[in-house]
Amino acid sequence: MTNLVSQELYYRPAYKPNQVICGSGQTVVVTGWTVKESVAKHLQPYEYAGIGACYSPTRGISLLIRNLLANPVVRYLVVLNATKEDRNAGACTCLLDFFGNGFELGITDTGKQCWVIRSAVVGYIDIEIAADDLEQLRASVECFEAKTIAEAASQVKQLAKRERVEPWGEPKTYPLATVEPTVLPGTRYGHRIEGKTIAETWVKIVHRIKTTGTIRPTGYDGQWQELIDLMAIVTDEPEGFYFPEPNYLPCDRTFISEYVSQILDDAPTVEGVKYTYGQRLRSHFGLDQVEQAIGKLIADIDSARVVMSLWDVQDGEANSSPPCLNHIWLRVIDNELSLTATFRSNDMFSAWVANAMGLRALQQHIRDEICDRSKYNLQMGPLITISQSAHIYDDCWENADNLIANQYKKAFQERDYADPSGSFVINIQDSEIVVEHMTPGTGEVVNCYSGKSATQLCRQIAADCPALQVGHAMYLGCELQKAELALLNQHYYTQDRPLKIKL
Ligand SMILES: O=c1ccn([C@H]2C[C@H](O)[C@@H](COP(=O)(O)O)O2)c(=O)[nH]1
Repeated sequence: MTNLVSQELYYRPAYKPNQVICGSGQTVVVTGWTVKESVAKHLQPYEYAGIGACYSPTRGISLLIRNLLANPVVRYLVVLNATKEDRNAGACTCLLDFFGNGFELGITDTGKQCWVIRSAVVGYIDIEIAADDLEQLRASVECFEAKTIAEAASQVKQLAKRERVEPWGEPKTYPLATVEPTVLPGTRYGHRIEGKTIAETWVKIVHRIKTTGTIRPTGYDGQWQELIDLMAIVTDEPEGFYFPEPNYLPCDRTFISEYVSQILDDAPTVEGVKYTYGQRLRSHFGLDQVEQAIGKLIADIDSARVVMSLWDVQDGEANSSPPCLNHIWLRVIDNELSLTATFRSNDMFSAWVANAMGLRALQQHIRDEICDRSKYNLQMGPLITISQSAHIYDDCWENADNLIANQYKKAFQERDYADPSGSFVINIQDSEIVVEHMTPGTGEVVNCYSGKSATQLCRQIAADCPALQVGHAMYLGCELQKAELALLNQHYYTQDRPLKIKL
């Protein structure tokens, strides 16, 4: 049958064509969060037009609708709304609501005009698409919901038996607004970002990637802005999580309570559902790695061997869907339990906050279990994530810019002025600038510099203390220059005070 069908009848996605399995039928299958291949394997290409995922109601539905409008040959839509992830994301429900309830004029999070789907789930369609065309699409495409892979496959087979109908109109495409960010120069490999809470750290991460990340093609028909090896250190996330008011994070408490169980708890393997991190940790390798880690630390609290692995060497093989979170390492230092997690690939705008909260819940669980079962009364140490490809997808650039405009200044000011590299006291003594370097806590003097030239002193201090915080180093440069001017012109110099002219 397939050989008889001319290539012209094949579904041609105008957007993200490599993310869709194409056939020559009249039904598009939207698989939500279920792996599309697990549906495709039950079907023949003449039975469907296209099979593809839809993860997000604000980012995915609009592209899908553009593709449907470009392919009026499609007369049926089967929406597989099967998994917990689908319930959490709401994209399938929202898509069904577009066909069932329609849409109205509204605005996006970034304040742009758009069509908002009439649904309990927030979902957007680009304003560039004409409302009449959307109405015609709703009237011309029949929509079905399936709850299992088998149900979806059998529905598609039923529809394929129907007589082929004419396309409902002419193919239409619409302009797609794109934004090309300006990229500032910056280090390519290895970045350190620290914040007190996950929320604060996230704003700083988004700012760093958006300003200095390299623009590269993604594996998903688009672009992303990327930094390599970004280490984020969250020092003081409170138990139960900090959610800002109003909440500018890409997830809320309800989502996180569901998500935490995907990291903490084992889950049975289900066809079409990607691994869960809980399953990799608790059972995939034939033992419970979380229990093993707790046991190891109780037996040797100073151990540097407490590793949990999520990467399976089989993940390197084709056709698998390899986990993004690969490695977790625990360490107790000064009675504090720190957790370091390594991701091979991390969507820093949409996924990192949930990833970080899930890991923080795991860290809390391990701390609590150690305290319950042993003599150790550990404190929560920092949560550290190392994201090897730390990226922001192009369809989030505008939201990212908005976040930076609204939140970055505040997040930046939240830094405390106690540089762990120490502090410096500057005086003028015997016609020389004298700089004492002191420890941050008790103020013990650890080094002393003297000279007449601010530039020389700056060079020496920079060479000796390369980890000084940027703001601190700039402050020191200004103070030293003031001291040099005072020395030259015989003015009075007092650190942190304006120069006083000698009359
Ligand atoms: O816990 C997760 C799971 C997925 N991703 C993101 C990273 C990538 O953007 C994408 C996975 O794509 P692949 O690298 O698997 O193709 O999802 C995360 O950030 N965190």
